[in-house]
Amino acid sequence: MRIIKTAVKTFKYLYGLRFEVKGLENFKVGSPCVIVSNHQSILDMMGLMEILPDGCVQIAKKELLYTGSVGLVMYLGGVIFINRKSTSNAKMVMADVAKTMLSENVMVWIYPEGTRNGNGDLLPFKKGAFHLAIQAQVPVVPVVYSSFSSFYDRKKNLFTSGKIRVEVLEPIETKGLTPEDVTELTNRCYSTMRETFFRLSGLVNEPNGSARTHLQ
Ligand SMILES: CCCCCCCCCCCCCCCC(=O)SCCNC(=O)CCNC(=O)[C@H](O)C(C)(C)COP(=O)(O)OP(=O)(O)OC[C@H]1O[C@@H](n2cnc3c(N)ncnc32)[C@H](O)[C@@H]1OP(=O)(O)O
Ligand SMILES: CCCCCCCC/C=C\CCCCCCCC(=O)OC[C@@H](O)COP(=O)(O)O
Repeated sequence: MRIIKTAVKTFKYLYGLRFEVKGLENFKVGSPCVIVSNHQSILDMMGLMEILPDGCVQIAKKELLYTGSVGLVMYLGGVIFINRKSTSNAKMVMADVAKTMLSENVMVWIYPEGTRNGNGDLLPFKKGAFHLAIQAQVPVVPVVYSSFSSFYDRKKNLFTSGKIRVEVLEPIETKGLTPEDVTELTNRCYSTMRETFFRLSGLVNEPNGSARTHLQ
């Protein structure tokens, strides 16, 4: 993954992107943890590599394993593949991950929205990352990337250079939590990350839940 990280980090120069990072010290939990971040596009791979701590594996949809050499590189990089369409299968894989992360002292990076989302807001979170953290009794470390919409429009495939703000938030402890606490933990993480997303993106969080830029 170190090799991948170096390779992928160079893309930011190609795309004229700059990252402004805050809170890296929050990764120093001194033990395994589950890192959760918002997911906007393939460009997130650069954001991921920009701050990826050592000893951290990612959870990816298994379709990516069959994408030729990239799939092979991901496999060699230690990426864990899940079948999003089969909850029972995904649960089994994640239960194994809970054991492995403790025995091998690794962190796990998951995109709880479960899919790319360029709509300038966060999708409701899936619960797998939070079940995993509670099963392993390890902290959840939220990471938020500001909206790409100021420089990247997927529909028009428009791309200009830009700055991406990244913030690693305080770890959320799960010691003593049980599966009954998953929904509360998910919601707590969701609201903290959504608030941070709006702040970093210069968006106003409208009372009815929609978001608009200060400029409008
Ligand atoms: C130069 C070349 C370089 C090349 C190389 C570079 C890149 C090298 C880095 C690669 C990086 C890749 C990055 C890709 C990133 C993606 O591929 S993103 C898409 C894949 N990731 C995900 O989907 C993760 C998020 N999804 C989840 O965690 C979901 O919870 C799951 C586990 C998939 C299940 O999904 P679901 O069933 O659709 O939804 P969900 O509502 O969460 O669960 C349904 C029910 O099951 C329960 N449940 C869920 N999980 C569990 C569980 N583990 N235990 C018990 N119950 C559970 C829930 O509580 C819920 O029950 P209720 O509480 O409603 O009663
Ligand atoms: C503008 C496009 C090119 C930008 C290139 C930036 C650097 C990328 C470096 C290597 C490219 C290979 C990375 C393969 C991993 C792809 C991760 C990804 O974004 O998959 C989609 C998945 O999460 C969710 O799938 P859906 O949104 O549900 O379908």
